[in-house]
Amino acid sequence: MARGGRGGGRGKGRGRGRGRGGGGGGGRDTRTEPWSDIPRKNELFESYYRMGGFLEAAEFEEMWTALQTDLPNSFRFTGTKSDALAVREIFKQRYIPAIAAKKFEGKPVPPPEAVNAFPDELVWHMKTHKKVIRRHAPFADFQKFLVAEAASGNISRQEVVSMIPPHFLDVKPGMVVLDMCAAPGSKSAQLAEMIHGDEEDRVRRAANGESTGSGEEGDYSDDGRSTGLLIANDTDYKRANLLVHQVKRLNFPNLIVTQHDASIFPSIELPSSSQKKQYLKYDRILADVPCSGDGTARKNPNVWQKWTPKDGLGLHNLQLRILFRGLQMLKKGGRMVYSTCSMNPVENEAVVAAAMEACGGNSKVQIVDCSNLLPNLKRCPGLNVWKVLDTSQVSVGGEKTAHMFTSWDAFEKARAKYAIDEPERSFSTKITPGCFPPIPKSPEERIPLERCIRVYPHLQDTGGFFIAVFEKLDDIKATQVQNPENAAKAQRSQSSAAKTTEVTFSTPENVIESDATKGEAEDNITEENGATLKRKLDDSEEAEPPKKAKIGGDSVAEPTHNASSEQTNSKSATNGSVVPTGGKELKLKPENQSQNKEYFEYLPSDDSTIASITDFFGVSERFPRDRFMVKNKEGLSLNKIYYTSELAKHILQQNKDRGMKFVHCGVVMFVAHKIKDKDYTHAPWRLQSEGIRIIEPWASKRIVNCTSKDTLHRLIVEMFPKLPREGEHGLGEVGDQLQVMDIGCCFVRVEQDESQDIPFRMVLPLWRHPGSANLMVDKDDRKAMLLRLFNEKDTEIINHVAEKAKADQQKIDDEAAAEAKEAADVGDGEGMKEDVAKEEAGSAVVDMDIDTEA
Ligand SMILES: C[S@@+](CC[C@H](N)C(=O)[O-])C[C@H]1O[C@@H](n2cnc3c(N)ncnc32)[C@H](O)[C@@H]1O
Repeated sequence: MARGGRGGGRGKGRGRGRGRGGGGGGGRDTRTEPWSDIPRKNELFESYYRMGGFLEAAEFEEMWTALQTDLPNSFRFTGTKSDALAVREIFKQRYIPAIAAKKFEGKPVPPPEAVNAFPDELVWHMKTHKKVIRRHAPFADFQKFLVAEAASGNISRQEVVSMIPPHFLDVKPGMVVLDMCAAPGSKSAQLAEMIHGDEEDRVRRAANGESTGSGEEGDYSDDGRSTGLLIANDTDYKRANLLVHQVKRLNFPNLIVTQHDASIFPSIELPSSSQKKQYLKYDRILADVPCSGDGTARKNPNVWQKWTPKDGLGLHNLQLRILFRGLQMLKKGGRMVYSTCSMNPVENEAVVAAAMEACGGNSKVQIVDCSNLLPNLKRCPGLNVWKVLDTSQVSVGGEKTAHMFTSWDAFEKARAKYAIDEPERSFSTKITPGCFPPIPKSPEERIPLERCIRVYPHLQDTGGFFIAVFEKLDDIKATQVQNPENAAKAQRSQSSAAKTTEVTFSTPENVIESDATKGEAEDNITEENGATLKRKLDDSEEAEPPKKAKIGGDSVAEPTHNASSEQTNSKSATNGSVVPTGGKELKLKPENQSQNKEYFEYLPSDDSTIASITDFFGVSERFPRDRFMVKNKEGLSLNKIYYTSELAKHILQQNKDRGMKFVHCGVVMFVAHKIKDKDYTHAPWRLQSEGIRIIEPWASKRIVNCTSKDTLHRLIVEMFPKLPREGEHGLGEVGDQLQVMDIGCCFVRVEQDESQDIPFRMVLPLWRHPGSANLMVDKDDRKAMLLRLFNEKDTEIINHVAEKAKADQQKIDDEAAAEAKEAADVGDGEGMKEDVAKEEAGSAVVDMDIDTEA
């Protein structure tokens, strides 16, 4: 991933998303009080997890205690493995011993520790509170390093549990991957790294005429480049923008960002030589769905302040539809991961079971046993038995009563009873049969929910998380799709034998009424055994045929559980977007591309501008010329030229007017410079840090090798150091090479060199000016490089042009002031002189802008 030349302008994605985009307890943190003042207490929340039978009593106490403590800070080293390991080494050697030697308030501070659930010590967490790290001098260096490396994209500050799902997806370079709910993009970044693999080494080998390796390690058949693709999607406009901002930093040409409702994600058309339309199917899909987020209670006070069972109940149906749509779009043999940061089975195992039923069961889709993956990850098995909690109220503002149901039957009975006894009492309309444990017809049909993965906070000091991994065994045809209600109806005979219970307790006092079903409870205690528990349905209910929606090429049967009349025309509101689930035909509305946020116009392979640029840099004929595009209508203005992978190009072109909302694709590779001076006309294009590593292996001209760390230091510290055509200069071997080079942009190559402590290879863009040279790297990135490579944190960056411009400006001001004074003394010419001074000052500023490219 580290394509930006290691510190060479990877963009400034400093924003961070919060919450789970679900609108539940784990939604955006909008608190005004300090977090420490917020009581970590919520009786309903606690009662549900305490009474729900999720954990043995002693373990529950451990879990609950952990949930009430602050979450350790965590981060991971990002980029290609070799680069990530190199930055990790700097961190380990420089900062760990320094921190281990420090004390805070007289006590030793535990240094950051590698999280051993993940391989290669690439994930770390630190239990010391952020406040201590930020405010106390001994940690300042470490903090500076974290901030600089996060800004450069070498470190991602991500929650430990959030890093798990991509590891279970088992992505290989060359795979086509969809991240259905991707914003703010931390998992997309992991997926992109996996698709990318060790592409850069392979491309260099390919460019040198060596073998690129075998297909077993992934598909690098595009001359060493990974043929894979990541589509990162989010329905929410603002979050999709945040996602674009984050993924732009990856400089990954095999990436498209879309903005669609994942539950009706459109089928993407592929170019086809036959009459029959071809649609994209995915090797891997991640559905990290919007959820109540109650597993984030350690960092999110909203959970303590606002948790209600309705959060999870309200999201179940949307989660189910997203998972089901994902399973439909998955290739046969493909793998899908469903994850939430909620511990609530209604959002987890219930969704998994309902989606599998809707697909046709174990013969179509199987839950993968992942015990051999991330073997050091401490985990608990998924649940086969759970209870559903709801609160009811008799009148608005009246006291709420909480009810815990073990089966759909118990819920139906209670509802029927209350309808007579207390007609004003209403229950959530979101409770459906699918919220309850499934009813297997036979042992073969039992869904092995224990293969799902529950990560609780106390296991390895993290947040709470849920993961289920699926493999698709067979195509899911719309006609084969079973409506879960049909499936459950078939269990009617078994259901009469099932014992059920409803437990209610008033809130907030949390008084438990053991006999809430008014006379029936004692006999009706369910055997809490996964295999024998039955989900029961109302006998009188007519099964509805599966609802069909046409999305592009796929006929989609919707897995809805419309058990109650209120739900038959359900609309799921998520983040303000309303998702229709009715039986209408849903087609992509053909739209003109102008309605997209971005234009993507590919240049013809014989485009004269591309020909002149590739000629200038001596780019091999093997580097594809037909993947360059511009992002403006009709490709009229050639200002920035982007590069994309071949598959990304095919998709953008084929779906141009099909109403797809593509909001980002492409890595900027060349930018036109605006200097009008005749000296520059032969070299009117700048290489960009973002795309430089993609093209550099194929270039044979304009290459400068920087072999000394001292020269590199000077190039980083000084902007526009003087470089006369002849004679003395202070730029070492780089200066020697540049003295004989024409004006224009070039590649500076710095190879990894252990003897000089250069930990990784770098490629940086440099502009050769008539009398100077300048790395096209901005000040922040220069500072990050100084810290990373030279452990220098306070070195000032000298900008010779800005200093000269400042001095010139001062001179102009002084002269203008003197003239003005003189004019005032003689009493005329004031306005004219002011204009002259402004004009001159203006020209100085223009010069500075031109030169200060980075
Ligand atoms: C848990 S967050 C995803 C976090 C993300 N995977 C990451 O690792 O950075 C859930 C996301 O789902 C998005 N979302 C909510 N409803 C959606 C829908 N119907 N389709 C697609 N995305 C949706 C939200 O905007 C939110 O960004």
